[in-house]
Amino acid sequence: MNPAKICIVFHSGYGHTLRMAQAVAEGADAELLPIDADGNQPEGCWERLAAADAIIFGSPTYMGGPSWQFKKFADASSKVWFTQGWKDKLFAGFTNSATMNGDKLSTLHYFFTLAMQHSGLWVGTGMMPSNTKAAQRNDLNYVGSFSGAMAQSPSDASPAEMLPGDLETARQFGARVAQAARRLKSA
Ligand SMILES: Cc1cc2nc3c(=O)[nH]c(=O)nc-3n(C[C@H](O)[C@H](O)[C@H](O)COP(=O)(O)O)c2cc1C
Repeated sequence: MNPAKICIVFHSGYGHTLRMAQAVAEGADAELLPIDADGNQPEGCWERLAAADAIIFGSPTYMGGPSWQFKKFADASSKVWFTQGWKDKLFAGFTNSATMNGDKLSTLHYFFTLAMQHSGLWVGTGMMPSNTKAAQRNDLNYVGSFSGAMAQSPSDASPAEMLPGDLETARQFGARVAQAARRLKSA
């Protein structure tokens, strides 16, 4: 059993980031807290986040940043910020977009800044990129991110067509956050 509580708070417009969130959750043994199309959180979300040892943020990259629905959640978290209620929790983030680059790093940087405003501790992928001549698209961390997990889904691909390598990268990223949370909890 995982003694650390991990929550994934994320938005997905069309289901791709949802699949990624499910892969991260599988690796982290985490609870999914989906933000809906109106930018609202599920019942009990704030209580669950308050009790979490680690919070993982997720959003598609839309126009070079997180979706407005995620930003609505982030702005609402200012209430927690006033009391620094999430201080010293672990934070991490993931994103998915259509283009290989697509400015995904801007989304991860936004998540990082949000985590820092909450005085958290950031966990990256800790995964070497697959970037040799022999590299294959389904290798682990083919998209090549240290800051957080990235996936790329072609604009005409359904969520069911998301690449297994990106989903496995997301799963292993989740496992790393869980391992870090366990270590911190037992320290
Ligand atoms: C409003 C909007 C803006 C987008 N902006 C970007 C972008 O900046 N970079 C990119 O690579 N893809 C962009 N895309 C493509 C999405 O990131 C991609 O379709 C992604 O898989 C959607 O994830 P979702 O199914 O979880 O909503 C955009 C899509 C939409 C609808």
